[in-house]
Parts: sequence; structure tokens; C-alpha cells
Amino acid sequence: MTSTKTAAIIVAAGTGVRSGSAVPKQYARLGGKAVLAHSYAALRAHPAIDRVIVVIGAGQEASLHEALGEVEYVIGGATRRLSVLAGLEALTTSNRHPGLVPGSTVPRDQRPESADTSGPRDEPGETIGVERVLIHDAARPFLSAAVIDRLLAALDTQDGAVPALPVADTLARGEAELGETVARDALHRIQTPQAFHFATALAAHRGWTGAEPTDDAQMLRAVGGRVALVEGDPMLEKITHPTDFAAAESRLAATMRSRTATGFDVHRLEAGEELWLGGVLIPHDKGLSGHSDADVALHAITDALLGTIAAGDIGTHFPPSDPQWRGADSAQFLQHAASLIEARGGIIDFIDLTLICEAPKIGPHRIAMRDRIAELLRLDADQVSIKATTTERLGFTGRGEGIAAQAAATVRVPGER
Ligand SMILES: Nc1ccn([C@@H]2O[C@H](COP(=O)(O)OP(=O)(O)OP(=O)(O)O)[C@@H](O)[C@H]2O)c(=O)n1
Ligand SMILES: C[C@](O)(CO)[C@H](O)COP(=O)(O)O
Repeated sequence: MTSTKTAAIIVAAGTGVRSGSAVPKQYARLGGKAVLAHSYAALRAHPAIDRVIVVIGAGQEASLHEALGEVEYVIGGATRRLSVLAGLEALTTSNRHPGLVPGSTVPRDQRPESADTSGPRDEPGETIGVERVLIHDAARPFLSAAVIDRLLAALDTQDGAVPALPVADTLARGEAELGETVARDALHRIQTPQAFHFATALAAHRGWTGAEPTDDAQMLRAVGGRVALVEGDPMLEKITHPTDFAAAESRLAATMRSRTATGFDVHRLEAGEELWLGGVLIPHDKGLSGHSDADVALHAITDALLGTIAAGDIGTHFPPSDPQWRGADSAQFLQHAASLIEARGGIIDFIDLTLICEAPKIGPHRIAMRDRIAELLRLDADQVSIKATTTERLGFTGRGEGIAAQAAATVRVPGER
């Protein structure tokens, strides 16, 4: 039994018709990663949120995996409301396995049309202690911790809370001809995440019989819930139309600061060892010895990544004296460094690696290494560069006693907001 107090649902099951994007807009790239990856990272990184579930469309599993790796998800429905309901129902179960499906607590006639109900579930009616839930559009990628803080604070006294922005333009009715002007003082632009006490949100969704709502807060109000308005954020604009992507890129660029750092590592070549380089096993008469699997390339890149956020070096996080790292796969060190950057809202832009050795020849393995490093860091292949050089038979690399690697990493991290 888990004890989730505050959970988040990201609805990402839409097809994004209005965006004109070739792929559903939540999987389109923004600042080097999927739109959804920004929303997910923001919720995952918040210390008060202990469970995040993504609601995806049927058949979007591969896109989700490419964007986020292994995460908890559920299949949504034909409308945003039904997708939210699928997420809420999933939170009534304790099973957190990726691919979790909605539980049997949903009356048959209220189940999301596309929901697969064949998977694991808990007993009907069970709730597992989720007290608060944040419901967020994947299509609103730039979510700050400050907005989440304001929403959760408002839940101390209210049933729900939504981020709101004032309306700056004159508002009027009319079709082709201008009709009456609408007073804008009491109007707001409502964003997500929308925060609720879980049981209230679940009841409101399960019992909904009205016309298709545009958000969750109006469903809360329909059952008598009080919903607070908290200060929204212009960064939280939803990506809806084609021009919104360029606007989002500009907003992102304005808040991010570029950082570059380097990493350097050397390991000894010895007979009887495997040769792991760049996450690839390379046939050679000698292999590298030392910390973990001694993948000098991944170690140099890990140090470069850690350097971009001033988070020490590989030894700080994985001390060589700790026996648990003996023979370990260095891929986990690389991914740990990437996860620290992601937790700070950072984006990895580019990796450049130079291997320094007389043998083996790196050329035949360059593509495999590039693709493996890109896969581990969830980058495109053209964001990873691999070069090699000899030292003209000079020094320890020239004598074939060891291999050296130097790496540079460029990332963008959020500035002050
Ligand atoms: N059946 C649906 C429809 C929408 N959404 C999600 O709800 C959020 C807000 O909806 P919207 O911006 O309207 O997204 P789409 O429905 O994908 O866009 P469009 O209406 O242009 O097709 C998006 O993150 C979208 O993925 C969902 O989970 N399930
Ligand atoms: C939920 C929402 O983002 C709040 O502003 C909005 O209502 C979604 O509307 P859409 O028509 O589904 O994009």
C-alpha cells in the first residue's frame, strides 16, 4: 500500500488538430525535448507531489516512451473530460506499473470510450490516500514551482484552485459586426494545473451529466465546490494554434541561460578486461579497468553534465570506494547526471566527445556510440558528436597503456523568474 498525498494528472491524450503539428502537439519538440517532457519534469520535480500519472491516447505508447522513458500512464478517452476521469480512476488504485489501466470503479456507461479495462486493478471503491490532485494540460509546458505552491496553499481553505490571468483586451460580442462590449473587470483567463481535494474531484467527475465542460473547475462548482483564483503565469500559455510553438520557443529562450562544462577521464588498458566505450562493447585484445565498467567516454560526459549544474563529479555521486559500483554499467551514471539537470528544469543541448587512443580504431564504432549516448540522454543523434585522435605514439595513450576521453556538454537551465 502506497501513501500518495498529492498526485498530479497530465492529460496528454489529445490529437492537437488545431496546432497543425505533424505529431500530436504534446510530442512535438520544444527547446530540444517533447512538450510533454517539460510539463512532466515540472510536476515531478516539485517536492510536494509524490505521484504523477500521464494520460495518453490509444496507440501513443511509443511516443510517450520516447519522450519520457518508463513512467506511469493510463489510456484516456475521446474528450479531455474523459481523459481526466481515466487519470482520476487510475489514482484510486495502488498499482503504479507503467500501463496501468482505469479501475473497475467507473460505472460501465461512464468509462472512457477508448479505455482498456483488462489490466490490474484494486477492489472497487478503494482509495489509497490521495488527498490532493493537480490536473494539468500537457500542452502547457512551462509550469513553475511558484504556481504549484500557490495552488496547494489555496487548497488549505478551498475545495479547488485555478491559476488565472487578467484579460488585457477589450471584449465584445458579435459575428461579422461588432456587438455589445463585455465588461472585462470580472473576467479571467483560466489556466492549468487546476488543484482539488481528490475525493471532491473524483465525485464531480463521476457524477457529471452536463454538457461537455472546458475545464475541471466548472465541474467542481457544479457540485457546490468553492474554487479559488490564484495568480497565473504568462509562461503557462497553452499551445493550441500553429504560431503558439514559435511563441513558446521565444518564452523559453528568454528564461533560459546557456552553460557549458567539460569532463576528462583516463582508464588503464589491461588484458582480460571488457572494453566498454560510449556504452558499446567493443571487441579488442584489452579492456579498460577501474571504476565501474571503466567506460571512460561515459565518465567524461557524466562529469561534463554534472559540471553544467556545478553538482560535483562522478566520484561525488558514485564513490569508487563503494563496492556497489564495481563492474557497474556506467549508463546509470550518465542518466543520473541527466536526471539532475532535468530536475532543475534544464535541457541538454549538445554533447561533444573526443576519445584519445592509439587502438582500437574508433571510426567503425562511432555511429553505435553516438546512437547509444543519444538514446541514454533522450537526444537526437545530431546532438551528439564523437571524435577520436591519437597522440602520435607519444605518452601513455601512444604506448597503448590507457585511453583518455574529454567531453564538453552544453545545457540550458532556467534563470531567475
Ligand atoms: N481527448 C482528449 C483531448 C484533450 N486532451 C488533453 O487536454 C489538453 C488540452 O486540450 P487541447 O489543447 O484542446 O488539446 P487537443 O484536444 O489535443 O487539441 P485540439 O482541440 O486542437 O485537437 C491537452 O494536453 C490534450 O492532450 C486529452 O487528454 N484527451
Ligand atoms: C483546461 C483549459 O486549458 C483551461 O483553460 C482549457 O479550457 C482547455 O480548452 P481546450 O478547448 O480543450 O483547449
